[in-house]
Amino acid sequence: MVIKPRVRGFVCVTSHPEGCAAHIQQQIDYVKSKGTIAAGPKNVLVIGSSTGFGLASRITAAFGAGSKTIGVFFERPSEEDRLGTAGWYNTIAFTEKARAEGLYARNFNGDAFSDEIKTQVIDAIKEDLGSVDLIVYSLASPRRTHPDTGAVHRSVLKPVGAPYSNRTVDTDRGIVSDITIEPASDAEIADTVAVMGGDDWERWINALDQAGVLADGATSVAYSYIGPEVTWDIYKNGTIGLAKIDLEAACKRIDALLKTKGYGRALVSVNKALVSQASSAIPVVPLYISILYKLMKAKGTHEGCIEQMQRLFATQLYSGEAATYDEAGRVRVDDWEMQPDIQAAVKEIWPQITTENLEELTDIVGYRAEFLKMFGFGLDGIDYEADTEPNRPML
Ligand SMILES: NC(=O)c1ccc[n+]([C@@H]2O[C@H](COP(=O)([O-])OP(=O)(O)OC[C@H]3O[C@@H](n4cnc5c(N)ncnc54)[C@H](O)[C@@H]3O)[C@@H](O)[C@H]2O)c1
Repeated sequence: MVIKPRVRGFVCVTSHPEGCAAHIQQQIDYVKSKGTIAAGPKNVLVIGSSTGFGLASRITAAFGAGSKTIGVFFERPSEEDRLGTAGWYNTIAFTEKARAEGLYARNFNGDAFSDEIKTQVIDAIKEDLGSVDLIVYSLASPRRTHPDTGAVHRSVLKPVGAPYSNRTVDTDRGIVSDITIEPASDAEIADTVAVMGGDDWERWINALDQAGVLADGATSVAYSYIGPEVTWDIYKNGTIGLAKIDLEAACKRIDALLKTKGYGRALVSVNKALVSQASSAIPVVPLYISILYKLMKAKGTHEGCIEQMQRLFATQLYSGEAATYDEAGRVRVDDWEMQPDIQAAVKEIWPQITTENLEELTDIVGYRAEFLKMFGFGLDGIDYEADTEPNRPML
């Protein structure tokens, strides 16, 4: 099959196995170029390991610290003449490359919110590793089937309390327009918190604890975002922001639990705004990211998922020294994004953006390239005219 990108709104419905493998290799090469993380974790569980920050965390742990990794993800498998999702191919490529270097890697494709997957993963830890000393929680999901009630909660990206109007961009067509988003109902807020809040993270840690597979001194980390005022109504103060407040509250309880186990710790890392399958679905944010990328590239401070996660592990989680926390007890690797000169420039450019000057004032071209790369397109050295086998078995 010759595989070409087919973009539908904010998703690309095709993905390229060799391209995804090349993308994985680029990330591995980057992590290796930064040297060994000597005090790194040994046995790592990554929940949400197939794309974005979770994938970058898994690559950093494996190729930066020689960690054994278990990955949990929810991807569409490939079939005869039918493509799998990018995360499917990413995981196959990661696993091949990890095992080629003698690194343990085991995968679970299924619903991380379910009790069933938790049990399967715990059994695997017991069988193969004994315990885990790092648990990365990096799920981004539009829905959750509650394991106790069977209710399906759907997350929404909406403001809270009042409608929100701002400029947004159709990243595929390059059209800038104004949108107004009506505020979420109380039920929508509760549903979003149920999906993207901290309940499931806490359930994972409690299940691991009760099974006796948390190593002494274990660390657990989850990811959050704050961003600039221009996005607050839709992000920080919106439904997703309320879910992140719930995540931070869970973090405090998980931290207290882990502290009783050989001085472990739980933390929330606030990461940079990045092109990901999750962020491309948020209104307004892709326009902000396009401006941000232009400014940060010009300043030489631009990072992608892998640079962010390598920096998080090497300078905060496993530097051999205490992590640096902000006033709310969070680790910040969004620090370069939030630098005052960058944010002042965003503020100045924001009201000037139109469809006509989009390419000149923003890095929409870089945004699109980054977006396609997530699906394995636009990678050097890949022949996109060549026939390729879509059906690849999970390893
Ligand atoms: N992208 C950003 O700009 C940004 C910035 C800061 C923080 N974050 C946070 O980082 C975290 C990860 O986001 P991302 O952008 O890397 O997302 P992503 O969409 O790239 O990755 C989500 C992962 O979750 C997995 N997943 C989704 N539902 C699942 C389920 N039911 N069971 C098992 N696995 C499931 C997917 O397979 C994938 O591995 C989120 O908490 C997000 O809020 C993102």
